[in-house]
Amino acid sequence: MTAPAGCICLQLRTELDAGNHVQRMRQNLMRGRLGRSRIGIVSGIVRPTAMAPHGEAHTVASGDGNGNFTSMVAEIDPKCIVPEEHRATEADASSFDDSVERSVPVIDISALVQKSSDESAISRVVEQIGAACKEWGFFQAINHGVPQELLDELAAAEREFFALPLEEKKRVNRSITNAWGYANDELTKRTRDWKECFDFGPTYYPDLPDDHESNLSQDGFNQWPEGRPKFKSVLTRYFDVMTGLSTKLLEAIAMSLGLEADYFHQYFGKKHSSIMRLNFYPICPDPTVVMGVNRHKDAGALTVISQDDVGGLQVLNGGKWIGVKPIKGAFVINIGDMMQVWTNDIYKSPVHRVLANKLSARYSTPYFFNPAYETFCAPIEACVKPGTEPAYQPVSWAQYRLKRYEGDVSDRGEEVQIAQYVKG
Ligand SMILES: O=C(O)CCC(=O)C(=O)O
Ligand SMILES: [Fe+2]
Repeated sequence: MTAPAGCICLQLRTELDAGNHVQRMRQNLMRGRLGRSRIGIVSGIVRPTAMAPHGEAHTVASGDGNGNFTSMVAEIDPKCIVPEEHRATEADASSFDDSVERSVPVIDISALVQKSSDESAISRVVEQIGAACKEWGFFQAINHGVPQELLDELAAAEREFFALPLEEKKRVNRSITNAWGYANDELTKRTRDWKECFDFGPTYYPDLPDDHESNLSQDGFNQWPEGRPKFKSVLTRYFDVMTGLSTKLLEAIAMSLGLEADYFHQYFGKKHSSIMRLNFYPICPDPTVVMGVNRHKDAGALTVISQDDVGGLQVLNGGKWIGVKPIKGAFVINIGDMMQVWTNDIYKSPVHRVLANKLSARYSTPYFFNPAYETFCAPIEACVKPGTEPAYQPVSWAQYRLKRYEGDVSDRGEEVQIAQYVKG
């Protein structure tokens, strides 16, 4: 399916924002289509010997679904080279082993998801979630009720997709005007990630075609690889399960702040703008100079990640990079920038990254639970200390997401960060 000439998002933005800043942003994005800047490489970096002389090619390995690769990575695009001060050192690259003294909390959430009648059991889960959000912004959830068979089906679908020939994946390539689909050139903090990904969002009216106007959001519309109905059905089923689980987690977070459980529901509902992403991190010839995903904070409310057993996801805590150890069947949860704003910094969106790996490819599946695009996020009154000012001005989620996507898809200068919304 081809994207209809980029007009749809413009039209939609016009409706949502009455031709204001966001529309101009979209137009800028479209202008930026003429080619990615090559100026982004910070001087003083060490160039890997494997770099292509022309410095442009990026050969991404394709898997056959069993961890074997149909092509090996031959070159590192200079755009992937992380500035020296943000690379993994030998010490922090090994921080996901058991010798680390502190680790991301693991929380049994069965009482929460089973709607236990034992209120004290629910309170204990809520308390642990609140403490984890405060100290880490991360936790792992076990006994979450999502069947292992669904996780296995998801893992198989993901491996099968990334094993497809590059031309086939490119048929559903995302673009400046449609954020949904395949990409192997995502930027994080102006550095190209060592990964391939596939993104999709909610289909508001599943009986209508994906590109029907009723199914469009500011992100565009879903694109699915042709002739692979199982891929779509497994992913959409998983998406719905993630929406349900995220809603419960958000209820726990609300309760941990002393709010009504359903406090955040008003911002989500049927028109939530969540994103599901399949990530494939190919084997990398030189993980000392590149990252699977460069350091970043997630933009939305919360993220629920399923990861395989390879490891490499790290969170910055107490000035140290700490690995999030893979636990079979567990979900890794982290909060995002909108939660930081709502809670007025009580829960901070954590900086995290994914290491590249020389020996094993890695697969992960984050589900980014995001509010509806009409949402303006502002500090919740109950989270602001009496007699003090809220730390943030209201943030238009639509604009924030759009600006972040601009940074993901093309190098147009500094990516938007939540610190820019601090009241000053
Ligand atoms: O691959 C992972 O475990 C996490 C990826 C991530 O942080 C992201 O896509 O925002
Ligand atoms: Fe992330």
